[in-house]
Amino acid sequence: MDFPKNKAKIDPNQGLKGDADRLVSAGRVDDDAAFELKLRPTRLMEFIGQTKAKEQLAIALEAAKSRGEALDHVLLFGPPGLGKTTLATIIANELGVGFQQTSGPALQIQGDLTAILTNVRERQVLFLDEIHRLQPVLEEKLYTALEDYKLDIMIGQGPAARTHVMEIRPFTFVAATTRPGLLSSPLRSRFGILLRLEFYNDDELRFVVERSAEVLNVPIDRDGAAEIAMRSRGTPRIANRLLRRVRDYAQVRAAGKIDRETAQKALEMLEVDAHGFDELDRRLLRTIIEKYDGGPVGLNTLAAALAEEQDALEEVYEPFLIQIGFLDRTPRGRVATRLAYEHLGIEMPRKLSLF
Ligand SMILES: Nc1ncnc2c1ncn2[C@@H]1O[C@H](COP(=O)(O)OP(=O)(O)OP(=O)(O)O)[C@@H](O)[C@H]1O
Ligand SMILES: [Mg+2]
Repeated sequence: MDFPKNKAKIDPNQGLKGDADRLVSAGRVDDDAAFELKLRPTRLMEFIGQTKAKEQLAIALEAAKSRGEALDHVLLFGPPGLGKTTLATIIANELGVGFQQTSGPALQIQGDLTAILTNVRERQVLFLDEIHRLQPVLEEKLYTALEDYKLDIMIGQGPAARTHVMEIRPFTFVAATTRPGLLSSPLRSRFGILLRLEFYNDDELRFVVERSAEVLNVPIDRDGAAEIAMRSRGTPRIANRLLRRVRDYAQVRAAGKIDRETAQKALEMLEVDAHGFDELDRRLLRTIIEKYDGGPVGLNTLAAALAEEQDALEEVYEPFLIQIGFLDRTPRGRVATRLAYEHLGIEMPRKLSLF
């Protein structure tokens, strides 16, 4: 399909390849979109957890509002499904300004970016998702726009070409990335507010489940919500997805009400274990342990052995395994830890258990 050149292309469903059919994947899956929109908190007050990021943001919002200025540019970073897009929309709502969204891969040519920047309205929020995938030429163009609200435009070609400096309206740039390490330092330095999102703890996720159940009008008790929370890999997106599947099960088998037993049975049927691992996590750990003696094994070797993409492994699968201490990332490669051996019921070789 041909897109008009001067329109930003928005694809909210750009999940990572190879990840699409996985129930406990933190990445976006096609049928999440409509559902997520419905469950997305719209104000900072409703946004559960992330105390540090929320406090930092609340202060900056208050200060910008009282000065009547655009909020400083914001960089949101952290693993998928933790609420980066949600926070970006909340920022616009709290400021009471317009919100426009695009993404790194959607911007292909300079004209795309120029069109967006010349059309921004005063103080609005411009949200750029997956900024680590923005092309380098466009990144450089952004620098002056973000710093001085100016844009260099080339007019004409060859010897007759002139640059024209165009003023753009002051706006708030909010960018999100799962890979902050890939951003150049000049780009990073353009952001005044850096917000790191962390995995949620079980209590916070239980609140997420309870809140979503209320929105969806699903009867659930505290234990039922806790059971779903525990298996959600620290990720609200997964908590919501599991809730949806458990709801279906409850409707058919338990008169619609979700308690601990119903949740457990449903999740067992869906093969989501007590840590929220599915077959792929187990395969990943098992491969390191059985094929590579527990590691270290390089990322590319591991990706090839699993027939998965490197990026997907690094962005989506690994962060949680590392967070809960099942996997170590060392300079020589990935290593399975004692907890991983224990979880899989495999005895750890003596040479390793000395560490
Ligand atoms: N703090 C929160 N409180 C309640 N619900 C949340 C929270 N954070 C995220 N969610 C829920 O999780 C879903 C996924 O969040 P969101 O789309 O913002 O993640 P993301 O970090 O942008 O992910 P990606 O990296 O894949 O773009 C949202 O639709 C929302 O319903
Ligand atoms: Mg997002």
